[in-house]
Amino acid sequence: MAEPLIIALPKGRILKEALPLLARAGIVPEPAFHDEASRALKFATSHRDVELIRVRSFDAATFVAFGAAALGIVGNDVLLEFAYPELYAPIDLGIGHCRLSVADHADAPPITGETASHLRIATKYPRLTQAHFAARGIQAECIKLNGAMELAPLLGLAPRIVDLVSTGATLRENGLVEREVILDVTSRLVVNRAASKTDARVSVLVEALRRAVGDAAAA
Ligand SMILES: Nc1ncnc2c1ncn2[C@@H]1O[C@H](COP(=O)(O)OP(=O)(O)OP(=O)(O)O)[C@@H](O)[C@H]1O
Ligand SMILES: O=P(O)(O)OC[C@H]1O[C@H](OP(=O)(O)OP(=O)(O)O)[C@H](O)[C@@H]1O
Repeated sequence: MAEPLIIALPKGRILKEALPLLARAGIVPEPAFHDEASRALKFATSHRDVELIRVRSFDAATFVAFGAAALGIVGNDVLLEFAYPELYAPIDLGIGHCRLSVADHADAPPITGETASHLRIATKYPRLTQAHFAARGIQAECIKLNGAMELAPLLGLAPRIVDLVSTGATLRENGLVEREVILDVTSRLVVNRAASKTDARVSVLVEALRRAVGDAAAA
């Protein structure tokens, strides 16, 4: 029997929204997946061809890019930050809605090419940040953080941040204001290009998930 296909799922907030879509495509994880006491990282599912792994969101893209997982679910924030050529993203899953934005203190001066040729920015997304500002002739010096970006302006690490915003509550509670949206974000199904060419089961799964997204939108 062929090896099972691995789907890499991010363990954060996307997971809760992704599971109903997977269930519509006939993929329901074994009970251990929901057992918080379990330290297992790879799980069987109700689909005989599919196993799930639960990893950090940036790592989901890496597992799929290197072919260690055939498919995965990641935000297009992660997809564009890495820009792995081995990945393609055939389906917008319509979950994980947020935006990648520039934020700073309410009293900070506006950012323009005339007033700033160089900015220091704390972010988990240095590539997207640098590309965004380079397009306006501004050099962004990025300090890489992995979370709690909002602390950087409060503690003088960097006057600005580029971070994900959904309700805006995190920015508000930390005295910051959203200035510019760099990217609208949703989660995507990602597929390893080589796996999709060599294993016919991959495109069968992609089509099952495409139908699941359509059914969820119609429900
Ligand atoms: N506030 C939000 N609302 C909706 N979707 C979000 C929000 N924050 C993040 N996302 C989406 O979820 C993905 C994972 O988010 P986030 O990085 O916050 O999760 P995490 O579990 O903290 O990840 P990690 O463990 O890798 O740091 C993001 O790449 C983005 O696509
Ligand atoms: O606009 P809001 O609805 O407040 O959401 C924004 C927050 O959500 C994400 O963080 P997350 O909660 O995933 O934690 P993190 O800081 O560990 O990434 C993001 O990094 C913001 O901090």
